[in-house]
Amino acid sequence: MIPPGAPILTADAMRAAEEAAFARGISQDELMERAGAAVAREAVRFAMGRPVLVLAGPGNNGGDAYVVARHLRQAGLDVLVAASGAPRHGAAERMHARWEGPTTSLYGAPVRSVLIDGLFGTGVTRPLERSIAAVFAELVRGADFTLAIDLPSGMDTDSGAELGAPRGIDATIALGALKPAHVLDDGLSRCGHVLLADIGIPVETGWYSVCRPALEMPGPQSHKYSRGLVAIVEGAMPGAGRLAARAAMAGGAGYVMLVGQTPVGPAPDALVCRAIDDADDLADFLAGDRIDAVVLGPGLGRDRRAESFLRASLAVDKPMVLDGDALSLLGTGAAASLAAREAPVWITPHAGEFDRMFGGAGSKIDRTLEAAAASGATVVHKGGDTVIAGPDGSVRVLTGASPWLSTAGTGDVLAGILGAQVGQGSSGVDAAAAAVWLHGRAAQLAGPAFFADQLVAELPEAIGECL
Ligand SMILES: NC(=O)C1=CN([C@@H]2O[C@H](COP(=O)(O)OP(=O)(O)OC[C@H]3O[C@@H](n4cnc5c(N)ncnc54)[C@H](O)[C@@H]3O)[C@@H](O)[C@H]2O)[C@@H](O)CC1
Ligand SMILES: Nc1ncnc2c1ncn2[C@@H]1O[C@H](COP(=O)(O)OP(=O)(O)O)[C@@H](O)[C@H]1O
Ligand SMILES: [K+]
Repeated sequence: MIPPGAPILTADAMRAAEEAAFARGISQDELMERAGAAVAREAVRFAMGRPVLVLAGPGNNGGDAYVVARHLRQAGLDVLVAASGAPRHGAAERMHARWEGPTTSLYGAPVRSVLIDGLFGTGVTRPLERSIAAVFAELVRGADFTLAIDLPSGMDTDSGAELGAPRGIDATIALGALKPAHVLDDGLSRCGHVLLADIGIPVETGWYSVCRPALEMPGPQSHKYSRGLVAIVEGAMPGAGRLAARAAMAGGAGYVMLVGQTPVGPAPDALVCRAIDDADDLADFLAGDRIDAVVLGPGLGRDRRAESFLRASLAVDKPMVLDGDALSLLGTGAAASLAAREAPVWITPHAGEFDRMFGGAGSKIDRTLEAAAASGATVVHKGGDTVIAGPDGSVRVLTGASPWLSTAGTGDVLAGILGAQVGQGSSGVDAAAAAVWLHGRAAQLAGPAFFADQLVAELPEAIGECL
């Protein structure tokens, strides 16, 4: 669980925000006092009178740790600081000087019930020394409760890559803003519960964690065409297209049409099916005035017919959601094909599809942003963490979705929900974030061991929570 709707800053962006705060007259000491006080407020609650060991490193994270230690001691707790080297400059040095309680070396520090980790934060530039990582892991293992200041010590701020941080930390208090490490799978798996403390640093960013969307009720003037007509193009695996269509219907679209070969098997009676077998006919149909959004790819297949349907659809100037087989067909040419389009496009690749289309190096956020910039599409890069990026540099991240979503067909459902959002006029990363939230909430409501059809059944309740 990460705080929803919260800003996300890289280490560099956080430093820049801190500089901006200094320029406004806030001192470094003041920021560190606020950070330490915010962490101490939570730590007092968690400690419940038990003895506390505070780990303090040589940088500003250590500076925060000395402030926390001071507050906890003032609150009457038995506090011992274990230092990995005293801070030598600036505010951290001054906070160290103000610590009047007992201090010991990190090496040989005793296990205590409550552990506060202030060894390193966003300043980590290389893997922790093995000896530090080993002692730290041992102290975490022995503690009943561990709270990390800003970040668990030993992870890359911008990717969450592990640089020595152990598992077993119970909670992390992000200072000022979330960092990518708090929201990407690799980092979050070592953070425990993530809390966010506002320390009064003004934050300007286009990167946020996904939050519950505000959706609109239909009004007295609404009719089926005003609430979005979504065309779902089906193909070789008709079940996938039907699943996307049902998700678009339950996702609030006014009218959903399933287009393609004569649909076989059970479909809701309210689903309008249109048999089209020729690519030119498909293009004419999709270009029709009433169609607000097109979803193409779930179960499309990868044969020549699928290829011709994809090419014909891409030439149509309509908002479009591309998923599954459409993405495989685009392959390495995806960026060029999509950049040539005028109308907005959303693509919803899982990791395998994404790597085939874009490859790239760096954090999941960086790679997704690069793909969005190269293709002009809003990219919904799925997985345990879903990163959404727009060509304007906006980012939304959802982490902590139910792992039960890792079952066939749930991606088709997401494509349908997104089609409904787009058909109703939602745009850019907001449309994608709304769809990803509804999908994740439906999975929570479905509980364990659901299958994709059951996700569709939970959508009305998830939508009800957003009205
Ligand atoms: N940026 C902000 O807005 C604020 C930051 N604060 C704190 O400042 C922290 C960042 O402080 P710093 O930039 O001083 O960085 P850190 O305290 O995270 O660590 C920096 C020190 O660790 C050394 N170091 C880096 N990697 C190492 C490794 N693998 N092994 C051993 N030593 C290593 C560096 O050479 C440096 O001496 C934040 O995480 C947060 O806790 C707070 O004081 C409040 C405001
Ligand atoms: N371990 C997981 N934890 C949370 N969400 C997951 C996990 N695995 C997959 N998902 C989500 O489930 C959906 C799966 O989509 P996809 O891989 O396209 O499946 P399919 O093509 O079978 O429908 C995506 O929304 C993805 O984010
Ligand atoms: K830390």
